[in-house]
Amino acid sequence: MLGNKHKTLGEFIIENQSSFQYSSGELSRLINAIRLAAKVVNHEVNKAGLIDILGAAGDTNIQGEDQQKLDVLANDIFIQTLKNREIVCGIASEEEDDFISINSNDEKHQNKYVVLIDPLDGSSNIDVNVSVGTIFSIYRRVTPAGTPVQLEDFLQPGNKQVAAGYIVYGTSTMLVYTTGDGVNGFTLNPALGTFYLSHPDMRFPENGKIYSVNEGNYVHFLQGVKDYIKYCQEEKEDRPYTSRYIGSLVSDFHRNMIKGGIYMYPKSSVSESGKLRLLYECNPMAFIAEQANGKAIGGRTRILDIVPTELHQRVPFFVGSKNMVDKLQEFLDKYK
Ligand SMILES: O=P(O)(O)OC[C@H]1O[C@](O)(COP(=O)(O)O)[C@@H](O)[C@@H]1O
Ligand SMILES: [Mg+2]
Ligand SMILES: [Mg+2]
Repeated sequence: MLGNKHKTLGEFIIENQSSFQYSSGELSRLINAIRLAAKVVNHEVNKAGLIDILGAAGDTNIQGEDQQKLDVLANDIFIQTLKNREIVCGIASEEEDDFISINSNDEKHQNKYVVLIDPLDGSSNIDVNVSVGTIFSIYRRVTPAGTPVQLEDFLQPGNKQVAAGYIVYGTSTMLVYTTGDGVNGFTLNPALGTFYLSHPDMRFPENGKIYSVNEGNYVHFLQGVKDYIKYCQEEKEDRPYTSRYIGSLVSDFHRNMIKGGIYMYPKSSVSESGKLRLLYECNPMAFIAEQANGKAIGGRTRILDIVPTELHQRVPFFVGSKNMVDKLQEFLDKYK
C-alpha cells in the first residue's frame, strides 16, 4: 500500500526547506497551504456530478471565457485557503480580473510571496470526466514588505520564480512541484488524505515519440509548425510519432514528461498570441520542464526570459523533450 515506505509531502517539505536559498519556513507553509487546497478541490472534482457543480457558472472571465462552476469553486477554495493562512501578500488568478492584495497595509504583515494560479486547468474537460488540473507559480515580491503589492510584483519574468507546480486530478491525484532543485511528484492516498512521494526526481526523456497539438487548428498554423507536424507524421526513422491530445495542458504535459513528448499551442491566424496565459500556465510549466531536463519556448524566445507586460497575456507555447523542442525550433527558424 502506498504509505509507510514512501516519504510524505509534509516530510519532504520540511527536509528540503534547508536546501532552499531563502528558507525561513514561509515557503514551506505556503506549499502546505496549496497541498490543503488541492485536497479540498480534489474532493469536489471527484463528486462533481453528484453535487451540481458541472456546467457553466453563467459568468465570463476577463478573457471572455465562460467560467465553469468548478473554475469558480476551485478559485474560491485556493484564494480562501491562502487568505485564511495569511501566507501571501498577493494572488493573481485566471478567474480574477485583477490581482488581489492581502493585508498589505499592515506593518506587521511582512509576507513576501505572491502566487499566480490557474485554479482549474482543462475546463473544457470538466463535464466529460476527463482529467483536469490546477497550476501555480510563486514569486518573492519586488516591492517592500508591509506595503500594498503592486502589478510589478506579478509581472516578473519566469526565471524569477521561486517555486511552481501543478496538481492533476486524474486516475490518481498527483501534486508535482519544483523549488528550483529538481522536480518531484506526490500521489494522494485518498483513504489517508496524504500525499506520498511516488515520483522522485522526474525528468523528461531527451527524446520522445508523442506530439500533442489541437490539429483542428492546423490550417491556421504558421508554416514552420505545419512542417514540424508533417515531420512527426512522416514514415521515417523512429517516426511517425503518436498523436495524443487530452485538451488539458496539465495532463498532456504530465504524460509527455513521463513518456517523452512535446506539447504545442502555437499562435495561429485566428489567435495572434496563441491561447495559453504566460503568467499562470506557461511560466510555471516552463520552470518545471527546465528543472526536469526539458525545454520550453515561445517561438524564438525561452519562455522563462519573456518579460511580462499584462496579467492575462497569452503567448505561443511549445514545451517538452529537449531534442523534440530543438527540432521544432529548426523548422520555425526556417521561416525567420
Ligand atoms: O480546446 P483547445 O483550444 O485545444 O485548448 C485546450 C487548452 O486550453 C486549456 O484548457 C486552457 O486552460 P483553462 O482550461 O485553464 O482555460 C488548456 O488546459 C488546454 O491545453
Ligand atoms: Mg489553463
Ligand atoms: Mg483554468
